Amino acid sequence: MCTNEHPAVARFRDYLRIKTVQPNPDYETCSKFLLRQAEEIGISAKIIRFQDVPERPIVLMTWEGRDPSLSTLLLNSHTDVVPVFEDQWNSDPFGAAKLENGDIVARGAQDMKCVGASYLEAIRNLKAQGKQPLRTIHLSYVPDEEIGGAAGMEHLVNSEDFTKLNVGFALDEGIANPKNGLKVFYGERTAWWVNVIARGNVGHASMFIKDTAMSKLHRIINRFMDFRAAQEKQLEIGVHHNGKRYALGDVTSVNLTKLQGGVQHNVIPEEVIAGFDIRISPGVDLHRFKQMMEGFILCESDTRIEYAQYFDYNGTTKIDNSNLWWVAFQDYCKERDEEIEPEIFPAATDSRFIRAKGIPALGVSYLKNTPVLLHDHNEYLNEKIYLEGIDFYTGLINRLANLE
Ligand code: MET
Ligand SMILES: [Zn+2]
Ligand SMILES: [Zn+2]
Repeated sequence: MCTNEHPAVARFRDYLRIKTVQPNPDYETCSKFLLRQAEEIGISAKIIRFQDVPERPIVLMTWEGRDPSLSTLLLNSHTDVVPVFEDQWNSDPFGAAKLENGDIVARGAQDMKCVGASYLEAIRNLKAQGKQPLRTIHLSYVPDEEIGGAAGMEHLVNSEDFTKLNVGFALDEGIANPKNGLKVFYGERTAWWVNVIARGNVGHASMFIKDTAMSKLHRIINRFMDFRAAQEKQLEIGVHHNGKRYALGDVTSVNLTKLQGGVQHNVIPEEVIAGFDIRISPGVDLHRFKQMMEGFILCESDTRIEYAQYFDYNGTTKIDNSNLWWVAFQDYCKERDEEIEPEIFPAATDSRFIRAKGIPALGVSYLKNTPVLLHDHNEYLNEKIYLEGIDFYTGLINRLANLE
């Protein structure tokens, strides 16, 4: 192991080694780690445990500003990471090995422990510079983002604790960019996880039985797939008013991700289920989209739709001069010569809960010149970029927390 490693990198790797992996994240070790960091840095911290989910702790840190009456800056990150297919990794996903070129390999290196760790390093830097921000800064380390956030951010935003924070603006996660620009997300697609359940006639599988569960489901799946193909085409050919090509966030994706049913090859099953992951672009009217989907099953008797994940708010954060937080963010990036690409986040983040409360939020992870490896095998981040990111956040947080 390298002995003259930057202490910030060492702390990042320690954070990556904590196995906060779904479906059984080690939140207790993680909370202790974060509390210790806050203590070292010299900011207050507490664990929030909601009565119905005490094993889902939220760590909330606070650095009080010079004027606590002003609305505050929230730095949010989730502590959980998605599962791994260990045999597909070249090193232990929770070993945080550092390759010769400085790549740090670990689940969560991009999504999103790099961001949570950078916030802390930025605060550490600002404290060391003897600064105290004008506005109070809160840091939230929330569980369960990767499984929908019900016990995490959704719980937090609906709590009295949250109202008391008086949040004026929040930062949250972004995504890597293989190119030099920084992706900045001002909105996200709405994730619906849908189960279509079809029931039908049964009998011997050697015959032509009418209206079997499978034949109904087959037709329904085809309707979803036709819609999918049209959206995929839109992504290929779509162009915005300003001449920019469509990005993934500008169209709606549909993927058939689960199939369930059947008992034996020669028995027609009574019930079959198809699960879809649907990501709806913010431009789409959610009510009308739902009607369209219901249309897909309307003419098939004894079929129904169930929602495993549902959200009915798709508002975005303003990126114009009416939003002073955006203006400050943009000015800061300009001064740093940081090229930014404002986009709609293609997947879902905890920002949706924040935005639904009417609070502006931007998603940005300092992952430029980095391949997109979230949820993938051998997820990594180069230490040089990680350290650059700390510098970026130090200046950014200083700017935002001193917004008059
Ligand atoms: N962030 C995860 C995803 O986008 C989980 C979101 S839950 C709707 O898939
Ligand atoms: Zn994430
Ligand atoms: Zn994720």
